[in-house]
Amino acid sequence: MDIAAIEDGFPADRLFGRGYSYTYDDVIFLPHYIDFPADAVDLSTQLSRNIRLSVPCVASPMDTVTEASMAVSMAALGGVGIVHYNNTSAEQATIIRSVKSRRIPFVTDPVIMGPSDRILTADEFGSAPCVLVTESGSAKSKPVGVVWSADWWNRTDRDAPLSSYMVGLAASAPSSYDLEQVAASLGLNGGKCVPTVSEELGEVVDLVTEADVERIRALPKLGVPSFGSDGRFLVGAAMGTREQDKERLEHLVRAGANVVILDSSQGNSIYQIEMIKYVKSTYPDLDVIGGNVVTAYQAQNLIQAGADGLRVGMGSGSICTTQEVCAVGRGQATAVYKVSSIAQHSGVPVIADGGISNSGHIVKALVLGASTVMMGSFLAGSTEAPGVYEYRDGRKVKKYRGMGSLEAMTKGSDARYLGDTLKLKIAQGVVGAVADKGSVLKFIPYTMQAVKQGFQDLGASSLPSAHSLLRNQVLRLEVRTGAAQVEGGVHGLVSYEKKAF
Ligand SMILES: NC(=O)C1=CN([C@@H]2O[C@H](COP(=O)(O)OP(=O)(O)OC[C@H]3O[C@@H](n4cnc5c(N)ncnc54)[C@H](O)[C@@H]3O)[C@@H](O)[C@H]2O)C=CC1
Ligand SMILES: O=c1[nH]c(=O)c2[nH+]cn([C@@H]3O[C@H](COP(=O)(O)O)[C@@H](O)[C@H]3O)c2[nH]1
Ligand SMILES: [K+]
Repeated sequence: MDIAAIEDGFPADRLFGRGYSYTYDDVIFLPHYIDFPADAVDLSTQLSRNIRLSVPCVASPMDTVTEASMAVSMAALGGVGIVHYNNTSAEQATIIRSVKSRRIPFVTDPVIMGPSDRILTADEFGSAPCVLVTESGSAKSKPVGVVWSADWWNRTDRDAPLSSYMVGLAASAPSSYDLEQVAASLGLNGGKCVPTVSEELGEVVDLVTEADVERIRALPKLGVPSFGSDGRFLVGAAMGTREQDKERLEHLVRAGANVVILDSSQGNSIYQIEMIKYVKSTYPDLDVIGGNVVTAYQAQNLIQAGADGLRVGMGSGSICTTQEVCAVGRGQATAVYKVSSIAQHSGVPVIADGGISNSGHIVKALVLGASTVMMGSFLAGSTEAPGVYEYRDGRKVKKYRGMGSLEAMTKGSDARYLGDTLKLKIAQGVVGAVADKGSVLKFIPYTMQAVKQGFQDLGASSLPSAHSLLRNQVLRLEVRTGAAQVEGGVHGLVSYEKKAF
């Protein structure tokens, strides 16, 4: 039947043109027509003009979200991590190099000691099952053995030098090996573990155990990994718009960053426009993503300056207080739709940044025009997020904080705000904690499967297909009243357990 004849719901341009600032929970898509299986949905996408991803997920440049471990796992999944810049440029470059030196989907951070060292307390193992022994006791020398914590516990003379009871290592594997290649090298050392070594950096990178290999093999299939033109894991870096950020940029490029994001709450500034032009004229082959923006006008200015991608969201983040403090921002569904509507004319991909707390939000962001979603809190409680787990009121949590929180600004003041030390600092974010979520290597594939099911309900088999169905007014939306939102959630039960997978 002719779809126009059964007019129902609102096309996006009418819904978002009514003077309301809507966010994801305010709106709901009406289902369309299914003529393909959910597994046929292709979520591959563009991060920026020249960077393709197989999974539309980006880890936010926040110091409680993205360092090497997160960036490696996101790239292995087919997404990307953007390394934060609340550190010195040398520290940020070291993180980028660490990502570039790996090919397995995780970071092991081995405890390394020398042959004459002694282990005096179990704490020295940290959370690792063993200690790696190298000739000089540093990462920059030849691995010679391992000491398993069980062996250490079983000894009567636990303070003996490690050389007297370590298990010798016959071989190591190049850190450019993928997991199956590393797994094959395990046999050379009796099957229990193998160090990986970067020939370029001349140092030990990881210590992979049999248990690591089994853990990864038991995971759902990861996406097609994201690689840069250098053939290494893709990784991005955040930077600012100050004069000293030009020097930072040089460090980042030398370390191998594949894309930079100019990190600001209000990107439509003379500082950012000049920095975009500087980046493009200095490194024409490097994609630069501008933002944040929430209006068509802001977007247009950054596109004209040469931005290869736009980051959208102001005040929508879980830790953000910008709308409260500054009275400026926009509901995230409206912001994503409005900016995407402009950016698509120039072929500039949009990142929907902030406010993602479930797979439904990801579907909404992508269908409303974004090419990727950037997440902070959704990834912050994972094993790959920086920081250690703590217990609060019996719950296992990790710290998560806004980059505009006083605590983050104080930490970064030397590196980021040189010369600003006399100014009054006003927080635009909070410090908090999020619950343990396990590994992103597990929950992102499940989340992507849920997103595919959402796309299937809408009859959209890919992101470009969803965008064109929305633009052509085939996909329809409605605003949900408060009661409809309650109805859309779990309700009326005395108790329940919510387990998605
Ligand atoms: N997405 C969001 O809603 C928000 C995000 N944030 C996050 O907090 C962090 C800090 O954000 P912002 O404070 O917006 O960072 P920012 O670096 O853009 O701005 C800090 C201050 O420096 C000024 N500035 C920047 N470049 C300059 C230059 N070359 N010369 C003189 N002044 C210059 C800006 O105008 C602003 O007053 C970022 O990580 C950002 O992502 C903060 C608030 C909201
Ligand atoms: O107003 C803000 N004050 C802050 O201190 C702050 N820190 C991060 N961000 C932004 O929030 C995004 C992450 O949001 P979610 O946790 O909701 O994913 C991030 O990706 C940022 O865009 C901030 N916004
Ligand atoms: K907020």
